[in-house]
Amino acid sequence: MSVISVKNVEKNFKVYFDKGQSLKERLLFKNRNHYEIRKVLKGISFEVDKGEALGLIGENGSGKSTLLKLMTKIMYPDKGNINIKGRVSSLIELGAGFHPDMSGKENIYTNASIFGLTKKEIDRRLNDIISFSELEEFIDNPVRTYSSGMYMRLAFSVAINVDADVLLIDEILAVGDASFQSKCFDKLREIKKNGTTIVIVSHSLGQIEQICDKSIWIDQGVIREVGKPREVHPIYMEFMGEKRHQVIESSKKIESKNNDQIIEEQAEDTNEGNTPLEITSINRWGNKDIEINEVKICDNLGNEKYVYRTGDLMDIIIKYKMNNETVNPVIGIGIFRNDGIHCYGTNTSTDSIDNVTLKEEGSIRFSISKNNLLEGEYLLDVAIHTKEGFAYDYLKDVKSFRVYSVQSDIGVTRLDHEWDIN
Ligand SMILES: Nc1ncnc2c1ncn2[C@@H]1O[C@H](COP(=O)(O)OP(=O)(O)OP(=O)(O)O)[C@@H](O)[C@H]1O
Repeated sequence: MSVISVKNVEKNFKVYFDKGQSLKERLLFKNRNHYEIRKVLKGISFEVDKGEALGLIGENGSGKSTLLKLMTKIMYPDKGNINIKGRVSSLIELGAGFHPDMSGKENIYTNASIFGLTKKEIDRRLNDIISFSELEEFIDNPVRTYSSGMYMRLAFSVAINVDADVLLIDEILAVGDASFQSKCFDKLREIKKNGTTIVIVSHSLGQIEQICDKSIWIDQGVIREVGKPREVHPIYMEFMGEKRHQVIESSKKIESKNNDQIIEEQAEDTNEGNTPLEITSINRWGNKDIEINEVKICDNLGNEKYVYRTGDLMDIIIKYKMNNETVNPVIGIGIFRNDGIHCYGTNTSTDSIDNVTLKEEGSIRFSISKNNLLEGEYLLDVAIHTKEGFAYDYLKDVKSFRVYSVQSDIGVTRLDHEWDIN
């Protein structure tokens, strides 16, 4: 039975332009349109059943909080309908609904009455609310003296004690300390079991996976994916990862363009205009008898990718050029997690591949049939060197990649294992 029904909801905001600070700007822009209409939600529809928990995910500004505010009726949609059956309780903005000069206890009364409880009902629950918040010592102090964590404890304790049929939570749980957070999650599981329907907005996919049956990914005001959290989150992570990768790559391009410009300027300064200067980087060394031209990390279809799942195939492709004849070069790779942990390293010599002969130009494929790394951000080193370790070309942190896991085991790598329980 659906308790929440959201149908074709659209929401627009007027965004006002600043006409400028100075008198000149104000005069110049006096005829400028004062605002534009920003479409924030562009036809959102979904249903949530009784006792179900839904997670709303999406990047900053995608419209999640707006949707939650429409559900609490703090604001109204421009088009579409939202129907919620029963009493709604919410934790939307930290401290919203609290009066700063009133004590914690007085605020419990005003806040709980907003959610529809009578004075008698609040009297009966007061001790439970205070004891859950663990704020006994401070409950008679004005809430303006509370820390953000204390605000959250009080707000959460009220919100879960008003016998709501629907509980709406916006990112608020992030404020509490770890032990209170885990207490909140236990409580959420309990009230969900008792039939409360929950909607949570969070950037912590782990938090959503702990409690939600369903996730909705909102992207620029539209629903991109709906489904089980562990099915939707990898797709979302992949999208976000690729997006982040593109940002990193384009900022690298700008940086290298700037470097080229500096080098050109230096060359002009030293009258060495026709001598191509070498870009030396602290991340690269070697005599370049063999030179690495390109490094790619590709998926099973040969597409260069940034995000992988634990267990996926990963191919590292190294393109090289021989500048001077060399004998028996050794090719190596190293994988580091972004906190510096050296996760894996090997080379052709360690793998007993002797007598490597390279052509004038060619490519080398290092194929990882099953990447067992666990969730995290990783950096790749690639090198070609002599057996004694003298580098022809060593590229440190040449590529980064991200791994996500749909299981929740922890550590650096998944060890192949079996359980045998009698
Ligand atoms: N009252 C408002 N007036 C004008 N624009 C608004 C208003 N409230 C939100 N917006 C805009 O609507 C868009 C969606 O905001 P919203 O807070 O819903 O996003 P969100 O997905 O919750 O983001 P975040 O993850 O950063 O909290 C943003 O571009 C925001 O600037």
